[in-house]
Amino acid sequence: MRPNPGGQRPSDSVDDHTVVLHGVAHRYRGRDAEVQALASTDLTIGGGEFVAVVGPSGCGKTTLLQLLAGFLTPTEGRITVGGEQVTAPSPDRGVVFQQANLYPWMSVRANVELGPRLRGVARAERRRIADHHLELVGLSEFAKAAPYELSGGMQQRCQIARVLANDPAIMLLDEPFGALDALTRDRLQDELHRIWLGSGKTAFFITHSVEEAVYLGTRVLVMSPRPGRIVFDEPVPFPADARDAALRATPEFVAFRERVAAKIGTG
Ligand SMILES: Nc1ncnc2c1ncn2[C@@H]1O[C@H](COP(=O)(O)OP(=O)(O)OP(=O)(O)O)[C@@H](O)[C@H]1O
Repeated sequence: MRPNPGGQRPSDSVDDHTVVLHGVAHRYRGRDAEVQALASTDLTIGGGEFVAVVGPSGCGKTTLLQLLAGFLTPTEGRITVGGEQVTAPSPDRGVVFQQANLYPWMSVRANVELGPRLRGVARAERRRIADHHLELVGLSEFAKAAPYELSGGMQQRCQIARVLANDPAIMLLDEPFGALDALTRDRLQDELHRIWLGSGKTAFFITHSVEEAVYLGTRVLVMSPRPGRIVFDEPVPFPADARDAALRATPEFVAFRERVAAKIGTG
């Protein structure tokens, strides 16, 4: 798959990783009442897009991600990837959580090797895969370290390497940088962008930060609560390969960011 700078798929392209939500809704059954976490939603995400999702707390962002991951089954509608219905989690849809959740008794390298190991990849090959991805996220020197020896940002890098080691076509990221300090967060945004740009993978990225959504996304969705629904869905009006610190100060960036921010809490 190739990077997709405009966030739009050419109309004649056929790829195997198009995600389609067909009238997908989700309702949780609470102790006393039901919660309509996601209203009936139709959505198509083309292979290679970077879809950034923002919205206030409780608007259904995580619910939507968990449905895409196959952790939850929609109470209405269905989700397909490349025409195949999602019925369970798959290594082809890698999930990056806000907390790294690395196995503390395993080294950094062993954590990254885990997916290939579980898939039965031979020892030398899985070592090669792990070392390649540790290098990609700048952690080569820490391959033998224990997770607790890493900073929060390094643990997130390790988690990203662990997901990438499964070579998922789709990365689902649930506020991966939400717990990091501002400097580390900026650095990891640039690293994630570089990795995504070179991979052609689809990214579905949840954040509370409008700035982060506009900086990373090729397309931004805004969700609104009660019931959770998409109230804004637009391509980001600058090329995917022109994301750097200078972009953040341009009038185009600021204007789009303000338009997205204005949508939050409306609808
Ligand atoms: N397991 C559950 N049981 C019952 N209700 C739930 C459950 N999980 C989420 N909800 C409710 O569904 C709605 C959407 O929650 P969700 O976690 O998807 O929102 P969110 O946009 O990801 O929020 P945040 O930004 O705070 O993480 C909320 O009203 C929440 O209380």
